[in-house]
Amino acid sequence: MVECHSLRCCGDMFAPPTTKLGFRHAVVPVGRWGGRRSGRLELSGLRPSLLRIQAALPGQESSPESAKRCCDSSAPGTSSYVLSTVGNSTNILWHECPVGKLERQKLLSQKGCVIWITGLSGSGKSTLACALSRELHYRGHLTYILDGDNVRHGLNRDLSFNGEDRAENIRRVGEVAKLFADAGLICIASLISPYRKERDACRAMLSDSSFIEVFLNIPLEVCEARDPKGLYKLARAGKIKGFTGVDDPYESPLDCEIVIKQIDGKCPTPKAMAEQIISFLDNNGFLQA
Ligand SMILES: Nc1ncnc2c1ncn2[C@@H]1O[C@H](COP(=O)(O)OS(=O)(=O)O)[C@@H](OP(=O)(O)O)[C@H]1O
Ligand SMILES: Nc1ncnc2c1ncn2[C@@H]1O[C@H](COP(=O)(O)OP(=O)(O)O)[C@@H](O)[C@H]1O
Repeated sequence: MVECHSLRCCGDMFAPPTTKLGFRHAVVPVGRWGGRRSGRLELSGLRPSLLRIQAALPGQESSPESAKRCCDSSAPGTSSYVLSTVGNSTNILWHECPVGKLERQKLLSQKGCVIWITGLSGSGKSTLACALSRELHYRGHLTYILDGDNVRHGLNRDLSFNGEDRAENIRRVGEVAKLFADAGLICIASLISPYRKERDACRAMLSDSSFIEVFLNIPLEVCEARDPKGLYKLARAGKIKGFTGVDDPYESPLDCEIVIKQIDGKCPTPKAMAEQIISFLDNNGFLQA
C-alpha cells in the first residue's frame, strides 16, 4: 500500500468531507505526484502536504468508508486523491491548514458562531446588532456585523428584492457568516431574511449548534409606525412593490433559539435585548474557548 498524503484522508486529520462540507466526491487513483492517470489530473509540482483531491465524478457520494478506501485501493506506485464538484465548480481541491478553527478560538477565548437576527423592516435588527456588538466588544469579544442593508452596498449589490434574489442574498450572507464563524468570530447577521427555507439552509451550513437564530418579533403596526426610512409609506402608496409585510411575505421562525418581543406593549431596550442574547451565549459556552 502506498502512503496517502491526503490530509483529510489518513490518521488524526481524517474527517469525511461530507459531514462538514457536503461535497459530492469520488476517488481517483493517480500517479505519485505526477503524470496524468485520470485523464484530467496534473499533479506535478504540487506539494504532498497540500493534496486532498476530490474527483468530479457525478453521483458518487462520499462516506468515511469510501474516503478511507482512498488509502487502501491504490495500485502499487500510485496514491489516490479525490477531487470534488460543487455547484458548477469541477475538479476542485480543498486545502487544509494546521491552524484551524480550534486554534483560532483558543487565541480569541471564544467560540465562533453566527447570531442570525431576522425580523421585519423597522423591527430593530440593525440597532440590536450594534448594541450586541458593542456589549460583546466591551467584554473583550471579537464580533463582526453582516447587516442586510450594508451587504447590499457591496457583495450583494447585484441583487434585487424579488424572491429569487432575496434567497441568493440570504445564501451568500450565510456563507460569509460561516466563514467568519470558522475564523472564530461571533458573527452577527442582521437581515430581514423573510423565508424559512433559506434561513434553515444557513443553519444547515454550520455543523454544530453554532447557528443561533434570533427572531425580533415586533408587530408590523409598530414597525410601520416607526418607518424611519419612510419605506412603508412608499410601499402603501404602491411606490415600492414587493415590500416585506406589505405585499411580500415574512415567514416567522417556528423553532428558533431566541425570541424577542414586546412586554406589555413595550419593546425592550436594545441593551436589554443584547443582554438576553449574551446570557444565551454565556450559558451555552460561546464566551470561552
Ligand atoms: N422591497 C423591500 N422589502 C424589504 N426591504 C426593502 C425593500 N426594498 C428596500 N428595502 C430595504 O432593504 C433592507 C432589507 O434588506 P435585506 O437584505 O435585509 O432584505 S432580505 O433579507 O433580502 O429580504 C431594508 O432594511 P431594514 O429596514 O434595515 O430591514 C429596507 O431598508
Ligand atoms: N428596542 C427599541 N425600542 C424602540 N425603538 C427602537 C428599538 N430598536 C430600534 N428602534 C428604532 O426603530 C427604528 C428601526 O430600527 P432599525 O434598527 O433600523 O431596524 P431594522 O434594521 O430592523 O430595519 C429606528 O428608528 C430605531 O431607532
